[in-house]
Amino acid sequence: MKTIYLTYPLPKDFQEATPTAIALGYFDGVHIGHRRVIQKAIDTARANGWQSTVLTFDPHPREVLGQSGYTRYLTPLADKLEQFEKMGVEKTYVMQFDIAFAAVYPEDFITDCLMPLSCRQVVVGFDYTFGHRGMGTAQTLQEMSHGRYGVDIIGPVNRLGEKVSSTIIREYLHHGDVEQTRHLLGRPYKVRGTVVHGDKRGRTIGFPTANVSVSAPYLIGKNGVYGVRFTVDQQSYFGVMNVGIKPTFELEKKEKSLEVHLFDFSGEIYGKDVEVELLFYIREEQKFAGVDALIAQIQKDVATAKQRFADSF
Ligand SMILES: Cc1cc2nc3c(=O)[nH]c(=O)nc-3n(C[C@H](O)[C@H](O)[C@H](O)COP(=O)(O)O)c2cc1C
Ligand SMILES: Nc1ncnc2c1ncn2[C@@H]1O[C@H](COP(=O)(O)OP(=O)(O)O)[C@@H](O)[C@H]1O
Repeated sequence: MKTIYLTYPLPKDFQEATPTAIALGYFDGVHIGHRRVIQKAIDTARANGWQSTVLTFDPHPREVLGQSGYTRYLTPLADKLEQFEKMGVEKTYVMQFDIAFAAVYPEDFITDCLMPLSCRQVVVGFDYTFGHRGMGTAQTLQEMSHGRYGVDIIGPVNRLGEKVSSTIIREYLHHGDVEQTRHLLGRPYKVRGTVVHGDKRGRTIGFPTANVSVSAPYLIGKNGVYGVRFTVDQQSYFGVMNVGIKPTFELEKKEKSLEVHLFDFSGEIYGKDVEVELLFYIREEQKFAGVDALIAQIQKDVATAKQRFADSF
């Protein structure tokens, strides 16, 4: 997949040579609702001999406009691009979202962006809005097309009677419900990072842990212990991950850490790039009276996790 970074306005002579079907959206999470929109663009492009493309934005409009809620992402840009590529999207345009772009009127967006991208079909979700104060809607795209492109509007994708949305997935993560998250994403929630040195306490208590420093601002949900799949050097292992501040040790730094104890593994992985998929939540992080109580609990966590892996993974 090709990725093209754009800023608004596009260069005067910018004109995409091949006609495109464009899935338009922010798409944080690339969840099952987003996938419908993107798949429609892929199918339309294939049927017509056009290029399948996504037009997305970075960073999130809320982050730029100073509204609360978006400094952390389900799929930071690199992960979003990975998901598009896996789906078979041929080209992604990443429009830099800044104050100037936020002020663009819908008709200007159409003339100055969609037209230079040779848009023949644009696909959006039914409640999509764009342009100055979100004035542009799916209907606006239709009204302003004047026969230049078609518009596909994808209806709501629901699960358990609720519209699938990035917001709802974020709430599930805040509650540690990575299993619901998995259903709504269509894949386990995954974070990427690098293994860094910790305090070397892990091995002394019999549970060495790979400390993962995340590579991008992921939304890490509820503190506590998770069952995870961990991938390093193309090899996957099951394990247990603690997310939190390790209250038992009353550390000066109250930073959230992610540490994974891997099953059936002994090796040196400092500095390696890794992926962690969050598969289920086991319990909340606790402050124990001493190290022995912590060790006893971790032994139970390991047993619980191994049972769950044996049952369903
Ligand atoms: C499965 C698991 C569960 C854990 N649960 C807790 C906990 O509830 N409370 C806590 O203070 N630390 C908990 N820890 C963190 C340990 O305190 C931590 O692994 C140890 O301090 C090693 O730190 P280090 O990697 O920086 O050396 C847990 C660790 C693991 C692997
Ligand atoms: N089963 C295992 N799970 C996690 N890390 C392991 C395991 N076996 C060996 N290691 C290695 O040991 C390191 C963790 O040891 P630990 O004493 O917890 O040190 P640190 O505090 O630096 O994480 C890991 O980063 C990894 O290189």
